[in-house]
Amino acid sequence: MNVQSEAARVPPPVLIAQDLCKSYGSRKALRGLSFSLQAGRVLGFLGPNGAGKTTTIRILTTILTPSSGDFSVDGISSRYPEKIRRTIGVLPEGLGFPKGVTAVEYLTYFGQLYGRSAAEARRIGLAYLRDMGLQNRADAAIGTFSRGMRQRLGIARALVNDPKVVFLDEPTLGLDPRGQQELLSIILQIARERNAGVVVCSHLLSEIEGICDDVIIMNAGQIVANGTVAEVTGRTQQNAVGRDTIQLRVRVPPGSVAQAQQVLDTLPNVKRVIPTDKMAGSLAIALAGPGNGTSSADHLGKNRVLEALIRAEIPILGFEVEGGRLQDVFLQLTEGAIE
Ligand SMILES: Nc1ncnc2c1ncn2[C@@H]1O[C@H](COP(=O)(O)OP(=O)(O)OP(=O)(O)O)[C@@H](O)[C@H]1O
Repeated sequence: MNVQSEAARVPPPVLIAQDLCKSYGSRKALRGLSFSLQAGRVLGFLGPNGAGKTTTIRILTTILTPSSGDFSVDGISSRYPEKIRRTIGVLPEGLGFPKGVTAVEYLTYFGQLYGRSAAEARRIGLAYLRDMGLQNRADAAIGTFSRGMRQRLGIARALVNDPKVVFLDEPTLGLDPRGQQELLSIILQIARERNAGVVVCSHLLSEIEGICDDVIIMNAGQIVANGTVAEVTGRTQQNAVGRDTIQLRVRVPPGSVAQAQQVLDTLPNVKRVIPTDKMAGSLAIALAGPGNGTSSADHLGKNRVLEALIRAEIPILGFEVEGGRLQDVFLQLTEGAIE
């Protein structure tokens, strides 16, 4: 397989941002943002308050113009915002709805805005309501909808023009755990079944971690991490503890902490064991290893720790690779963030 035909099989990204900058007066909100997203993938867009997420999303959805830089959606340049608007779908945070209108009337209206006949817009609206699990509420007034139902209706609205890229701002905010779960699987479906690129802004890192393929972490107007979730968490773990160390957290019954320390101290790949909270039975363990978090040597090293504890018949109540979670990476990379 030559390089050219290999490259020909990878379609161009559906969203490309190049060196986007935005200033509000003398305040630089974005300082040169470049990234891309492939169709069918979910991108988590993260950052502390004031990092520049809203500004970026507003630019990409053509509400704001950048001070410099450009972007494209499905090959359409940002020089043509009208055309871009026809290829994107947006669920803004805190979207308001007309209370007296029914769900299907609402979607029919938006379908017509995109040039469909009333009958066609209604047919498609009903299909989207079915996809969102709202088929039984099609003729109910939106005012009677729960927050989770309104969010699903908002997503249906964002899909009426069959967009290539969908932007979802805090889609699960204020939803109960079941509502959150349902919405997350809807987001995955949008990417996988409709082959759209999906950008999700959220502060709930554990849910982002569960559904995102890629992640961007912003801080003070710049991208500080960009890659697949595994790449971002793995790379940062390496930076945190050094190339040759893996950091683990293990929890055992408080009465077994001393014994666990003794057992682990004898293992050749263990550099040090520190009981961090004797009352809770927590131990921090530094392991020697390649430390990229994904090699088989790394995995074996972690297994040895578990194996030694199991052989000594010490109950393992918790086991975690430090720095291996998005939450750890986020905190590490956005340390000292203002606002
Ligand atoms: N209209 C505006 N005028 C002046 N400064 C602004 C304006 N909008 C945003 N900013 C500033 O630009 C920076 C980025 O703001 P932005 O709202 O994009 O951040 P964010 O990451 O979305 O934050 P949050 O998570 O709080 O929504 C902040 O310093 C903010 O104060």
